[in-house]
Amino acid sequence: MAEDMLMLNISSDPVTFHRKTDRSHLTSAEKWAQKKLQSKRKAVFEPQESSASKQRKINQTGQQHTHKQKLQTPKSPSRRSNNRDTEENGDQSEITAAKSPSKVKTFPKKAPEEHGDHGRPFIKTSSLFRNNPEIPDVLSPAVNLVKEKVFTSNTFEELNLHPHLVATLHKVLNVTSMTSVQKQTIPVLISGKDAVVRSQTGSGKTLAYGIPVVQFLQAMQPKVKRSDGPLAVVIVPTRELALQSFQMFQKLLKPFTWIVPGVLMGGEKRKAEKARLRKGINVLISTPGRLVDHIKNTLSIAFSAVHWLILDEADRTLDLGFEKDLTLILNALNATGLARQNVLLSATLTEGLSRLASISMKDPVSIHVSEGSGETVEACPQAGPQALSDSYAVPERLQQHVVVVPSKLHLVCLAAFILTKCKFEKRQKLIVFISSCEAVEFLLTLFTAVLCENPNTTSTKRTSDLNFYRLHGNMRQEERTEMFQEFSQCKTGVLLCTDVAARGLDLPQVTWIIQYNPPFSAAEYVHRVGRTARIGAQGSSLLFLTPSETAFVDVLANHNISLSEMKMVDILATLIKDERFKGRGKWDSKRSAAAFEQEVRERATVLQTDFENYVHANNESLQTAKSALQSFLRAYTTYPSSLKHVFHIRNLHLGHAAKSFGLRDAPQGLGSSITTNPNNSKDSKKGKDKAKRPPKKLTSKERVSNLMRSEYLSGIEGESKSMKKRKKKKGQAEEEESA
Ligand SMILES: Nc1ncnc2c1ncn2[C@@H]1O[C@H](COP(=O)(O)OP(=O)(O)OP(=O)(O)O)[C@@H](O)[C@H]1O
Repeated sequence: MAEDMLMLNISSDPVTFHRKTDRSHLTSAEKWAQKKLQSKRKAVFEPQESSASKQRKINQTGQQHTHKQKLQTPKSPSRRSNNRDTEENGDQSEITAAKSPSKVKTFPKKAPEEHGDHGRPFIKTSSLFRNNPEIPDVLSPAVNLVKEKVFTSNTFEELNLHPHLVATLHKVLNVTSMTSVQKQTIPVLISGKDAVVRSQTGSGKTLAYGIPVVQFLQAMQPKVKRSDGPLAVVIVPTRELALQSFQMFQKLLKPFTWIVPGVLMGGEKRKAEKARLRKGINVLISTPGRLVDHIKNTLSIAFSAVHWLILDEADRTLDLGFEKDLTLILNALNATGLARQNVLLSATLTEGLSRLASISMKDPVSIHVSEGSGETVEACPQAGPQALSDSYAVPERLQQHVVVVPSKLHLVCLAAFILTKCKFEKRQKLIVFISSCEAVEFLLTLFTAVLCENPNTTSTKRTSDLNFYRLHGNMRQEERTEMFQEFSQCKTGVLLCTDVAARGLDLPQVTWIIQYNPPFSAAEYVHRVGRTARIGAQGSSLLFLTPSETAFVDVLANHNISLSEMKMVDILATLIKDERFKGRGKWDSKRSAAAFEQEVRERATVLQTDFENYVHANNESLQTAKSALQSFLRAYTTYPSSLKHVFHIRNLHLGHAAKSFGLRDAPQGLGSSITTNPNNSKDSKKGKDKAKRPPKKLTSKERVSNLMRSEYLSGIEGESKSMKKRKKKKGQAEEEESA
C-alpha cells in the first residue's frame, strides 16, 4: 500500500540515481585497490583511449571528463538540474572528428544540419560506454516448465458436427486434427455447460468456442432469422481482436448463410453500426466499451434471444477496469431472464477470475490444458476457477531470451538487433513492444530515417528488408486496421507497437518478439511472447532489461518461466557488418579481440550519433523525442506495486534514459507533468491556493488502468470530457438526421 502511494515528482524530489558508495572508512591503499578494480570492471564497456588523446580533450574542452559515477541527486531542483547538466556535459558531449580522433579539433558548435547528418564530417559524440552501471550476470532460477501438447490425434469428425461445418474446417480453415484445448472444450460446450478455459497462447481457443457456437446456431429450430438479433455475444479487449474473431466466424458460417455475424469495434460511426444492428446481427463481436455505448445510447440491441456469452481474454477485460462495463452488459443480458451459456477464455486465467466468474457463471467446468494429466488435458467439473495455478505455460518451441542493457545503450542495441535480423538474415518478422504510443511514433520515425537509408544511394531509398509498421491506441481506426492487415500479410518487417497488440492477435510467421520495455506483469509477458511460436511453430523472444531490472527474471521464474541470457556485446557486434557505421580507422577482421571490441564500440557510437543528430536536427524532432521520453517515464511510474521493487522510477537515470531517445541531455522539468508527489501533498499547508495543490493522487491500479485504457480505447471509453460532449452533440444530430 505504501508503495502504491509512492509517486514521484521528478522536478522537486530528491532522486537517487545510483547507490552512493561511502568510501570514507577506507585507507588510501584500499581506495586505490577499489578504484583499480572498478576500472577493470568498466574496461569492458569503455573505449580505450590513449592518455594523449584524453589530454587533448581536456585541453579542448577546458574540463576533465569525469569517469566517476554520479552518485546522488542534490535536494533542490535547481541544484539537481545543474548537476544533471554537469553530468551530461562531463559524461556525454565531446566534440570530435568522427572518423579521425587522432586529429581532434575544437569545432565551433554548429547546428546539426550544418554538419550534414549522414555525411558525418564531424560528430558530437556520446560516451555511450562510460559511466554505465555494471551488468550483473543473469541467472534464471531452475523452474518446473509447464508444458502443453498442442495437437491431438483426434479429428473433428469424431464430434458429430454438421458435415458442412466439418467440411468448412477442412477446406476453408485448413484444419483437420483437433488441438488439445479444442478436444476438451468443444464437447463440454456442446453439452450446454459453462466453462473456464485456460490453455497456452496460439493453441486454438478461438475455434474451441467458435465451433460449438456455430454448431448450436445452425441446429436451432425454428431457423435463426436476422431479426432475432444477437444469439451469441463475444467480448474481446481490442478492436483488432474483435476483427479477427469476426473474420473467423465469417469463415465458419459460410455454409450457414442465414446466420449473420457482425462486429462493433469503434472507429466506425455509431450511426452506421446502429443501422447494422437494426438489420440484425446474430453473432455479435464487440469490445466492451463499444457495446456499453450502444446499450446506453442506441436502442437497437435487443438481447432477448442471447444464448451465449463468450469473454475471450477474460482476465485482460477485467484488468482494464472494464468491470463496470461488464456488469452493465451482464445486467442488460440478465434482464431477459433467458438461460445462457457462459465461457471465459485466456492463456493466463488466475486472479480476478473468481470475481468475474462469480458474477457471470454457473458451476463452470474448468478446462486447464497441461502436461502430466492424462492426455495433456485436465477437465475438472465443478472445480471452479480456484483450480487454476499461477504457473503459465508458454509454447514448447519458443526460445526465450533476456539481454541486460544499460539505459544509455538501449537504442543502439535495439537498432543493432533489428539490423541483425532484418538486414543480415532472411525472412524475419519482428514485433517490438514499447510502453507508450508516443515512443512508438518516435522510434518509427527515427528508425525509418536512420536505419532504412541505403548507403549506396544518396536518396532515401530503403534497405530492402527493413520495413517498419506501427500499431497503437492513438491511431485512427482505418490506419490501425490497414497496418494490422499489412503486417499480417508481409513476409518480413518490424511492427513497433504497444500492448494493444499483446493479446490474441494471430499474426502469421512472426519470428521474434522483442520486449524493448518490460511488460507490466508476468501474464502480459506470456501474451506478448505468445504472438510467435503459435500452433506448434517455432519462435523466439528477447526481453530487454536494464541492470537494475534484472530481478524481473525471478518474477517470471515464480510463474515457471525460464529465460536464457543473450549478451549485449554479441548483439552490438552486428554493427561490424554494417559499413554505414564504420569506426574511425580501417577495419581489419584479422585484428585482435580487443580491437574488434573497440571497433564495435565505435560503430555503436557512430550509430548513436546518427540518432542524436537526427533528433537534434530541428525543433520538431527534438520535441517529439522529449515527449516520447516523457511518456516513457510516465508509463514507468505505472508499474503495479507488486513490481515496484523491480521497476521504480527512482532507479532510472534520467540522463541515460534520455540518451535512449536520442537526446544529448535530460530535458529540464520533466517531472511536473509525470505524476504527483505524496510528500508535496502532505507538506502543503491547509488553505493554500487550490490551483497550487498537486493533482489528485491515483492508486497504482488507477494509474495502470488509465494508461491501459488509453491503449485499448474502443472508440468511446477514455475520451476526454470535452470530446465526449462534442461527440454526444454530434451523435444527437445524427439521431435527429436519421429520424
Ligand atoms: N485444429 C487446428 N489445426 C490447425 N490450426 C489450427 C487449429 N485450431 C486453430 N488453428 C490455428 O491456430 C492459430 C491460433 O489459434 P487462436 O488464435 O485461436 O489461438 P489462441 O489460443 O486463441 O491464442 P491466444 O491465446 O494468443 O489468443 C490460428 O491461426 C488458427 O487458425
